Amino acid sequence: MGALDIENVSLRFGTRHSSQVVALSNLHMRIPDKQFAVIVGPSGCGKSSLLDLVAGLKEASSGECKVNSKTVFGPGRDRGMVFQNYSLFPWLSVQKNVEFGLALRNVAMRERAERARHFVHAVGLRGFENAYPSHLSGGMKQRVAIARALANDPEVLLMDEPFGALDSQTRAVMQELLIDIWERHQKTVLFVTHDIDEAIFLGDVVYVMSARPGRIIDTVQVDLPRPRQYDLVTTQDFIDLKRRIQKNLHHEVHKALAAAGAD
Ligand SMILES: Nc1ncnc2c1ncn2[C@@H]1O[C@H](COP(=O)(O)OP(=O)(O)OP(=O)(O)O)[C@@H](O)[C@H]1O
Repeated sequence: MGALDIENVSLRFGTRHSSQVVALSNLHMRIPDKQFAVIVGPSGCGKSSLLDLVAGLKEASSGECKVNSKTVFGPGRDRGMVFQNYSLFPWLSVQKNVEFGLALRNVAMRERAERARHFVHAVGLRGFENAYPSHLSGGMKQRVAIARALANDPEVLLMDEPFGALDSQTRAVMQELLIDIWERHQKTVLFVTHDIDEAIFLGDVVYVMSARPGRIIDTVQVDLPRPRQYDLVTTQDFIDLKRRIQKNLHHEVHKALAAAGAD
């Protein structure tokens, strides 16, 4: 089970005496168990901050995040995080990177080796168990990061622009891989992206955020059939969803740019 509740969450940076940045304002979201939810929004609207709050890496100024009705007070193994910059340990092999969280939890050596190997294979890296991150391409590093998150068997997977640094071909392959893994492992996913095609292709629902302070201004249900193939992007239903998201987002990006100019 991995239902996620974000209840009236606000996040301010700075003290009362210095100038404050209001990153998020009274944000409310309910993501049911096993849903693939995607967030799009203009740069600086608070998307990463929201993921950090759910991950327990930041503390809300007011409101709370809950996983299965339990309030988040810090990081926990019920949530796994995948970042754009991979954040692998360069001194550890692929296998040891994936085993890392299991070792921290004192999972027996043989079990963690088997579990890590299973997920290394699941992300298509069979044969690379002993390679080091510096010898891997960006797409391969991100596969390791996904395997590492899954090996801990989290209930919720938090993904912050995980494919943002990849070229478009690798990105498409990674999207298909992620969908395949998600269909097999049935996790709740909260995924942040700038790419509207990616958002619609992956998501059950796409939340569009406003310019800072971030709020949800549109909730777009993506009722496109699964499993999804890449030719979906040329269908009228896909194009209609894209047009709706683009229209809202375009307006917010202009607002964000105007605010940045005024800062
Ligand atoms: N530690 C901090 N102190 C002050 N302001 C901060 C801090 N961290 C983030 N901010 C501000 O809060 C806002 C939200 O930042 P966040 O990184 O969450 O946005 P984002 O939507 O993920 O941006 P991007 O899409 O560019 O990655 C931004 O305006 C940012 O400048």
